[in-house]
Amino acid sequence: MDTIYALATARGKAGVAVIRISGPQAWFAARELAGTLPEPRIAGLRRLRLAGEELDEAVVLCFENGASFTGEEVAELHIHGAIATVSAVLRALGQIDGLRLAEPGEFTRRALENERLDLAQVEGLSDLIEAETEAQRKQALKVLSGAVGALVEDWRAKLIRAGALVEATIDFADEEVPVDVSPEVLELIDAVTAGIRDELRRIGAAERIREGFEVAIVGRPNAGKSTLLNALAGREAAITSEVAGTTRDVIEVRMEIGGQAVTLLDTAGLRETDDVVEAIGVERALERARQSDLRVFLLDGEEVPLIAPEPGDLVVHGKSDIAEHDGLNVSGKTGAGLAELISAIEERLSGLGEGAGVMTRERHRVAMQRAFGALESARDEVLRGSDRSELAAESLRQAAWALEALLGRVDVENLLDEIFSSFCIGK
Ligand SMILES: Nc1nc2c(ncn2[C@@H]2O[C@H](COP(=O)(O)OP(=O)(O)OP(=O)(O)O)[C@@H](O)[C@H]2O)c(=O)[nH]1
Ligand SMILES: [K+]
Ligand SMILES: [Mg+2]
Repeated sequence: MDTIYALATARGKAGVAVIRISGPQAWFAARELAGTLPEPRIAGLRRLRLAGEELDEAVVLCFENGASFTGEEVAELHIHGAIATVSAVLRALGQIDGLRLAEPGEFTRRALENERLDLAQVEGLSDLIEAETEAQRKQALKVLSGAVGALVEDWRAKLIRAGALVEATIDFADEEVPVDVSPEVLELIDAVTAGIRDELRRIGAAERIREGFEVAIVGRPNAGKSTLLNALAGREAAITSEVAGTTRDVIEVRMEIGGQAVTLLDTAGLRETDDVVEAIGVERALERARQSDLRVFLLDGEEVPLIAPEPGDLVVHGKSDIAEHDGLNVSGKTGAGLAELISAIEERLSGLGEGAGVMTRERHRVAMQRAFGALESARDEVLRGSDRSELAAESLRQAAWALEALLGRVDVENLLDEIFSSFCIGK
């Protein structure tokens, strides 16, 4: 096993930069530079030198084999975060025999191989590094701390118990089975099936938290949609004018509302039109509005939108500086009512995000669907009687296998490259 090293903190000037070394030679390499090492897990101040050349003054931190992030022997050099200092120390490490620069995600990959993290936790770590909003941070931390593993372990234990009960009846197939195990087996299968069904239902909300919610502003031409988008975004993202039909393309602005990642969409004013280009814009507006998680209908006076708001959509009266109506009133021009609008959006989104469980991505959905299908077969076989026990046992094994794959315990190789492609060097 190679000993690998890399800068673990971001590139560029900083107060402190951390270089991580992991593998059988990690302490040896750190000792080459630092002379002596502090006790494991105790920080020690050391001068780093190589071949008589002074490199930096650093805090050195060592972790024992089996008690580190990667599961291997690890040393961390906390050095001054100058670009030249980082380069000098990395260069010095490269001169030590048996050391090489880590590949992207390689530290985490070793943590997975050494079972310090399961595959879902690796995904959680990747999400945590990417997290930009409070909701994303909390969700990623929950996954990183092993919430998926805990849930799956519970399901797996039930399936193993069910499998053992079914297997016990196989030998009795031709005779009278002493006790009928099927009620308990069915109960176990149903408990897991219900748990999976529930998580499948909640995965959409978790995906929205990860990827962000789409909120579309829709309404008639000149209602003031683009002016409102600019006011919410705090910049002139969209062109506004007194000409009806100004906006044609869908304009996207990424922002955070109430701790949630949101893509706010400005769309073409909805009306019947003979203008070919505007008509394409109206088509796009309708399409994106349909796909959005939330629609904000901006009304101007007594106008009626081309499509009707649905339950859950927000209806807002614009240009409140000219006239006010019953309900929520805003003015993109003066900023009046914007805070209320943001709270209303926030409330809707927190409602949509509330249902999130611990499964967060398509890979989890696929694995759960596979397990779900196998459990349905197992249930059928159990109901058909004890002479079908072998088939029931096989289906239960398949369900358990699908759940193990979710944690990366089996069938993992083909997934790793894709998952680690989002990691960079030093992670
Ligand atoms: N008084 C007042 N005028 C506004 C307000 N918001 C927009 N306007 C004016 O209304 C006109 C249309 O504004 P836009 O923001 O371009 O309207 P839009 O809905 O994006 O229009 P289209 O893209 O053509 O569908 C412009 O002249 C704006 O200055 C507002 O809150 N108060
Ligand atoms: K306009
Ligand atoms: Mg517009």
